[in-house]
Amino acid sequence: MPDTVKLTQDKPADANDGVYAVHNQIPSDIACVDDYQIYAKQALSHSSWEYIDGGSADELTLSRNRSELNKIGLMTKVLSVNAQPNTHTTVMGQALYHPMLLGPVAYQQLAHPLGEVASLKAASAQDVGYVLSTLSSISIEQVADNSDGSPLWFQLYIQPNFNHTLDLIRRAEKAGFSALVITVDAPINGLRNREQRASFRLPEGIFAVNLSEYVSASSSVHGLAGGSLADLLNSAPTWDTIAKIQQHTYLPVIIKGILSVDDALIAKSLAVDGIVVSNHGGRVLDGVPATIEVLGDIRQAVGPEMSILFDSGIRRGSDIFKAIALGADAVLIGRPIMYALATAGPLGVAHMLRLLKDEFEITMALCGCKSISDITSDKLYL
Ligand SMILES: Cc1cc2nc3c(=O)[nH]c(=O)nc-3n(C[C@H](O)[C@H](O)[C@H](O)COP(=O)(O)O)c2cc1C
Ligand SMILES: CCCCCCC(=O)C(=O)O
Repeated sequence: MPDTVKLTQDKPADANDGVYAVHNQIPSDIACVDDYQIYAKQALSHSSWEYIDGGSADELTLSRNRSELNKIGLMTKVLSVNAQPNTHTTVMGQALYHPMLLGPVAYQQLAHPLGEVASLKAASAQDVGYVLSTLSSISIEQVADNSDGSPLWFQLYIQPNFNHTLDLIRRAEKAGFSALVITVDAPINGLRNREQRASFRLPEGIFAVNLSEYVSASSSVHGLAGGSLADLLNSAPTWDTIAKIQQHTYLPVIIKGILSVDDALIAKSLAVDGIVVSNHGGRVLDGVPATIEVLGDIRQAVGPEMSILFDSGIRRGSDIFKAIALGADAVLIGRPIMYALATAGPLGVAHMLRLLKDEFEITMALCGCKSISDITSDKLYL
């Protein structure tokens, strides 16, 4: 960890806005990602907690993401691995030391004053790739300045004005990002009842800085252009918008938020470089299936060549193993970034990633997998 980063900042006695990590070191009773969730609830303000931790409506999909992963068993293979498993892989030609990246998560200064710079530095320290949200609280350029060569991708929320979308893409290209992850599953916000009950508003000073030239970024909860449902839907992107973007960038394009075979096949027909099988962590349309339920069919439909990333519900190294066994090339981590940032800043994120890496390697070894290509569905107990 470069020493230019102060690892954590103490929470002032009178602070209750949840923007300071409370621990200067990793609490000794944190042994897994879920333990970070418990600490984060104490560290964050109630409304930030509800925004970060919550899902949409009755949270059926949020809990289904976990319960369906938990239903999948593993099968041991004994006496077959006697060296540390090799976790190296490539996605769209980009080398990953581990089949995981930190996913795009907005407004990370809600959890720590160093926000996205803190999580990026932690990811780099653990040789883990990073996806920056359009709605980051620190700018594209400033985050990129802190990159040290691990894969750095930009998540794009398509803007109502296409010139603004193009400007974001140019900025990401110029700053050195190496892929564009276009999120398509949230043209409008989900019914976030927990946020509503807690009257969640972005605190003063935290806003979608990348959009401030285009809209009054602090004027709405999410920094996207405000407006009625009709206004938002009238400017919602379509597959034609994706095709148009492909003509305007040299970056590989990944579509985030695919749940059905039909949509995966449309993405394939457009020759996009990859998809993320995602339900946005159960934060948009409640009632859709868990991502692990649809992953296998999507892989079978698109064939072995297309890059598939996976997210929603990853909390254990064994979850990463299950996703790969069912067809993912790598996974994205969502809420755990914020849980770990809120608990212990960049140190917490680095530790959280270390826990996942260790769990993943242990799972590989005990299931008889020496390398990523050994992780196949016959290693699962279904
Ligand atoms: C607080 C928060 C903010 C998020 N912001 C974005 C975002 O800006 N762009 C995006 O594509 N996904 C966003 N997501 C969704 C994540 O990228 C990811 O799909 C989801 O969190 C995965 O589920 P998990 O939290 O169970 O790991 C956000 C998720 C959370 C929890
Ligand atoms: C209209 C969609 C707003 C999404 C805001 C950020 C995000 O993706 C999330 O909170 O989830």
